[in-house]
Amino acid sequence: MRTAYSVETVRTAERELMARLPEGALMQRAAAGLAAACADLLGRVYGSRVVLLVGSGDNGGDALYAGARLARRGAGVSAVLLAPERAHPGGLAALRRAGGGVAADGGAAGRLIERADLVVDGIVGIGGKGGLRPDAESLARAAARSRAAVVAVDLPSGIDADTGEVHGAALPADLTVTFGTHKPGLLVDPAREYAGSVRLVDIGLALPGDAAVLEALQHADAARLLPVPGAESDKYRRGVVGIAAGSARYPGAAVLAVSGALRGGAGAVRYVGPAGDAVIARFPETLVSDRGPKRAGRVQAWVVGPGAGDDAATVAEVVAADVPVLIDADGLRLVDVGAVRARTAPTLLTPHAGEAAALLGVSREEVEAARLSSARELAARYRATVLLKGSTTLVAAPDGGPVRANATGTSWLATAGSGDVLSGLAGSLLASGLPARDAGSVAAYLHGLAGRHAADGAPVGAHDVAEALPGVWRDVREEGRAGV
Ligand SMILES: NC(=O)C1=CN([C@@H]2O[C@H](COP(=O)(O)OP(=O)(O)OC[C@H]3O[C@@H](n4cnc5c(N)ncnc54)[C@H](OP(=O)(O)O)[C@@H]3O)[C@@H](O)[C@H]2O)[C@@H](O)CC1
Ligand SMILES: Nc1ncnc2c1ncn2[C@@H]1O[C@H](COP(=O)(O)OP(=O)(O)O)[C@@H](O)[C@H]1O
Ligand SMILES: [K+]
Repeated sequence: MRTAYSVETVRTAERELMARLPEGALMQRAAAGLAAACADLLGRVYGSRVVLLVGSGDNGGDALYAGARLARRGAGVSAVLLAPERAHPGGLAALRRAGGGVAADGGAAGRLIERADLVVDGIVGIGGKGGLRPDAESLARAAARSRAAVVAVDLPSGIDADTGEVHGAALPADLTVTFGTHKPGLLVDPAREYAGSVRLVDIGLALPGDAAVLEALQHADAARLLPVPGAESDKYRRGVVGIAAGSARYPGAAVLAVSGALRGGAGAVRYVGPAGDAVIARFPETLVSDRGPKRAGRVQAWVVGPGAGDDAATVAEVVAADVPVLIDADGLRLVDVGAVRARTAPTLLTPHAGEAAALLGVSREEVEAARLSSARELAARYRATVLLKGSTTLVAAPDGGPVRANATGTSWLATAGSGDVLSGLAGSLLASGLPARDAGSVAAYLHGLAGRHAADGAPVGAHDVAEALPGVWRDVREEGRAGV
């Protein structure tokens, strides 16, 4: 599991560790990890041209000490100091001793950046507030124009470490070298996009497990959660998932939700609604009923909403059931918030940003700019687990606890019906007994990987994603066991 901690928790752990170490030791650990990552990226350090963008805090100190290490290995290293009188004195002295220089003025800085192989962004780290200031912004623009690779120190400068929000300008990186732990902003869009790939350097921080604010599953975590039938299993013990979806206008949504549900671990899929013929034609193994959710027979979890049109009565009937319920798409528009809050069995809501915006009474852009707080706010309002879809999918539970972030997906998943496959898959995992947070996050994890495998760089339809699920499930189990 990758975990992310708030700046406040990082600061506390940092203070405790610093009290036990000689002065400066922590920054040396950070700088050593940073220099090693830069060297790996450069391939050949000797003769390379490196520019350090140095702010007035310790983030700049890390950059200066790492620059000194690269200079000792033969790189030509120049520092651009944003506030020369406040630049880290020890770091600056180390750089000078190692043969590094300092840009004389803005013009020189621009020319250095233009010719650089590598720009190290040490403008600001966890001490940052708001977007970049104008002087930093012009350096960021120069770095973006140059062909140099950009390595961010701890965080891309300008992003909000705790929320993943970006208020103003920020400097996009190819690689972010972060210290001690991930920060939430590295795992949540829009900030995540600025980070490029992320390398975590262990500097010995001791972080309390229960204080994590964000988690991201990895193969081993997903593998542990995947339901696997035992010798004594039968189809009912594995769980039956009910799908109340589709309409005369949108029969395909029913077919796609069933396609996800059949690949999600439940022993049987029951379909209720007007698209029974279309479902049976494609998936003859589905148990089809036209008698409404209440009289369809027992299920261990329901999915309601994909392609449901205006069928509010079915949504209300499903929400009244005393089993876990996943509400998606039209169901989110039709459902009564009071009825959801009154439920005692788990509820999982799966909106995309537009649907979440409608539920919160804000614009889509506002949700996209503040994904973490939007997911948490919705979870609190509906007293339900919320899976907010998008480039990073977030799963927030109503009782607080770490939000799960998923980044296995690909933008090829932005194709009609792929959300229906996800809802069937997550519903199936709910039926097999996973708690809502696990069902949602494992479903997003597998669905994202299936999107990647199916697309492999080319457009795909939602049914391709569903068909890729068994292969992905297999890979996750095998690689998870192998500790990948
Ligand atoms: N935690 C750990 O365990 C370890 C932490 N380490 C490192 O320390 C870093 C934190 O250092 P830090 O506390 O000195 O703050 P930092 O990020 O350099 O920023 C403060 C300065 O930035 C300025 N500034 C603010 N906002 C700005 C903006 N938008 N745009 C431009 N400038 C802005 C602000 O200026 P002021 O507001 O005072 O004018 C202030 O001077 C951390 O990220 C990691 O790299 C490692 O060395 C070892 C282990
Ligand atoms: N840019 C993107 N990157 C990664 N995944 C995406 C992106 N855009 C959409 N997705 C994923 O694709 C699916 C789309 O679901 P949804 O918006 O409900 O579509 P539909 O209603 O057509 O089924 C979600 O799982 C979402 O997370
Ligand atoms: K930085």
